[in-house]
Amino acid sequence: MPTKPDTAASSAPAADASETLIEVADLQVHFPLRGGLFNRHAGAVKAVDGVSFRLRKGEVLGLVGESGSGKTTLGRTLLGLNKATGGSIRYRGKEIAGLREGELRPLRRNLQMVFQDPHASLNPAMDIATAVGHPLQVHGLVPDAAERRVKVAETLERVGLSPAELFLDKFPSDLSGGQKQRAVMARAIIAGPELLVADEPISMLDMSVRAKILQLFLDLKRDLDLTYVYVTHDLASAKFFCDRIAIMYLGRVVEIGPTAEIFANPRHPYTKALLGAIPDPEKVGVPRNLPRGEIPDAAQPPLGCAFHPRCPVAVAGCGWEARDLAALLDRHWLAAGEDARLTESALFARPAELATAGLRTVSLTPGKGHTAADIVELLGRVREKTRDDAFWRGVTAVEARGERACVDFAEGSDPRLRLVGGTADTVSVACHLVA
Ligand SMILES: Nc1ncnc2c1ncn2[C@@H]1O[C@H](COP(=O)(O)OP(=O)(O)OP(=O)(O)O)[C@@H](O)[C@H]1O
Repeated sequence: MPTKPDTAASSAPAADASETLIEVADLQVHFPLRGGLFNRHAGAVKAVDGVSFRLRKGEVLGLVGESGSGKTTLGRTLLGLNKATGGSIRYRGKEIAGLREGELRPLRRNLQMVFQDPHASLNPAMDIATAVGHPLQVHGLVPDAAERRVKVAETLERVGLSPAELFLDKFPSDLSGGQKQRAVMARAIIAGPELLVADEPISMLDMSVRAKILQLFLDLKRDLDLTYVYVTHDLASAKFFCDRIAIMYLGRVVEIGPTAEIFANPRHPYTKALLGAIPDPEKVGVPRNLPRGEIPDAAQPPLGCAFHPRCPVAVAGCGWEARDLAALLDRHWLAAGEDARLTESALFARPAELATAGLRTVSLTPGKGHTAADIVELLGRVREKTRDDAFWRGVTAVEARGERACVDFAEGSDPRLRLVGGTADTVSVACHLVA
């Protein structure tokens, strides 16, 4: 992906620091998990969990993170396509988080979405003139069909579907992927919106057209005074496209700041890991270097900092808990082999004791024929072999207490997003290690 062109850079000052378009405060979007017959509310997936930021008019804000970090849910919630379960979204000062569908409808003209899949975004049975003109019709902006066709033709020209006469009566199946996404963009801008949320708008397109579509977004922004939220897992395109970037992890923003500053001086360990994992175009096939493990279950997020189980530099106060011991033992057995797993796991009578979320002391029942001292001895050996693992920084005691073996963890806390750095490069980071 090329670096950001001058046209975009010159439009950056239009992002008037004093003019706020959207202000999000402590936003939460939790999806209830359906339990069984007798347990109807089995918790919730915390897709967005306490997000706050300000979107300035004229800027491009990137929401970046791995799959499941809550980017799409956040983008959709800004437009009322998902309901907020808590917190606030102010659009030009007006609260829109709790609005009903009927109250939201007039706002939809101003707040539009471009989805990832242009094929799915267009009704295959609707010609391009009707599809692109649809917002003008539903908002009653241009009731006359002939006038609407003229306006659609102008808009198609603007998005590069030119000459428009060639496209007006075509159907989506007649268009290439890039042309379809241009038609989707025409539909998104035709009613004169202020904000576009673009959710991975190029990820399903051929490599050859991706840069052109992003350039079109930038041209439209400059010409039509638009503001964008760009949802992506691809930092390379975010670098090209965004004025500011919010790095998301498990429903939280862990770092937010100007794109150049995030790339030049990443502060959060997760941001550093993501930047380190950007594929090098010179080295095709080199594995991505993301931190160990998967993104945890958003229904049962880790204690303290949600990133701590994967964080190479985590410290005592990051929120270590019983589940981290289970993960450590799994890593140990992966290295030690299947025989070691079989004999050593027999020391634990109830493996579920290692799986309980949120426990700062894990109390382990020895398996048949074993004692608490055997478990303590095993953990001592594992510690020797994994002494560099960040996990041990959080352990304050491993000892037998009566019949059981106990592991205590240091008290942890959840780092909140805090401002760091100077005024020009203002960055906020949620990490205990970043002061
Ligand atoms: N409608 C829903 N009902 C239940 N859970 C949902 C729903 N939508 C999203 N989730 C869950 O919320 C979490 C965040 O999902 P979301 O799609 O917002 O993440 P994302 O960062 O956009 O991921 P991706 O890049 O894969 O789209 C995930 O755990 C997901 O499974």
